[in-house]
Amino acid sequence: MVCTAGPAASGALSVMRETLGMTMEMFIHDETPTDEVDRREKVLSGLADSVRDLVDATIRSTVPDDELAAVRAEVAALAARLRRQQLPGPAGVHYNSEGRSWNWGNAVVGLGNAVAPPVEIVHDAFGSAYAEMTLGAAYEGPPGMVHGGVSALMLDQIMGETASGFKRLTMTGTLTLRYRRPLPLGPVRMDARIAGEEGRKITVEARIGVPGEDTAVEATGLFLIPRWASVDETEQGWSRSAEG
Ligand SMILES: CCCCCCCC/C=C\CCCCCCCC(=O)SCCNC(=O)CCNC(=O)[C@H](O)C(C)(C)COP(=O)(O)OP(=O)(O)OC[C@H]1O[C@@H](n2cnc3c(N)ncnc32)[C@H](O)[C@@H]1OP(=O)(O)O
Repeated sequence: MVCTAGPAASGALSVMRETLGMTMEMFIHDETPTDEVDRREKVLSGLADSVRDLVDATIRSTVPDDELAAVRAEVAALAARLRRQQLPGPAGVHYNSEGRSWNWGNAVVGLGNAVAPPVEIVHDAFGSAYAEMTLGAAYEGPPGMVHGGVSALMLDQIMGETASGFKRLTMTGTLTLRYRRPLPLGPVRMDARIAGEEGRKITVEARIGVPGEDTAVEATGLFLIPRWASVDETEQGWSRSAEG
């Protein structure tokens, strides 16, 4: 199941706009029809996949210096082509009235972001979520191991989505991590669940590790519904839709 934002969020969104100005303008009500969004997403994510491969190939390449320089010139020419038409700023979070949302620039799940693995997070109806992905050479910290900040980044995303449930806006207040053992680069799995709720405070617990092996990093987070976003839940309409 993939979570998406629904149309009735506009009331809450206008609260955000009034409160945070430009920052929350990043939640964009965008009436691009879903089929057009799907088509664009497919093409853009294909390009991002190739750029991701380019990042990995760059890190690991051992070709001679003159070949590196030649590739650099070609890559610069490609970037110039993409810059012929650009957004004025980051990609933001978009949603349409059909309940489709897209956040192609997100650092963890953004399908248009070659810096993101990207992670596909699967949510259940009971406040739990998991994700399986492969973290390659671009995410290295200690030799051959996942960077501790990358683990924190991945966990923050799955925990934030779990706290939000796509029905309310939550922000990370406090994130506590215990690095129990090094996490090798390669296939990893994350799990998260809501451990408690009290007013605007949602506690989430999560872990990341090699699939089927002991936890490498465990996390507890306090996620807050900001005072300014704390509106009547019945006015909120961020919904989930099954997309496979
Ligand atoms: C409506 C529908 C819309 C739905 C939209 C859904 C979209 C979903 C999409 C996708 C899911 C999300 C996926 C994203 C994942 C990534 C998450 C991130 O990386 S978030 C970026 C990093 N975090 C920040 O930048 C926060 C910066 N801090 C703040 O903005 C504020 O400090 C905030 C909101 C955290 C708190 O501000 P206050 O004004 O609401 O808080 P006060 O009213 O003062 O406190 C309330 C209670 O909370 C405690 N508190 C406040 N801040 C705390 C903190 N940082 N840690 C622990 N406790 C804190 C206080 O002591 C107080 O507790 P007492 O009621 O007295 O017991």
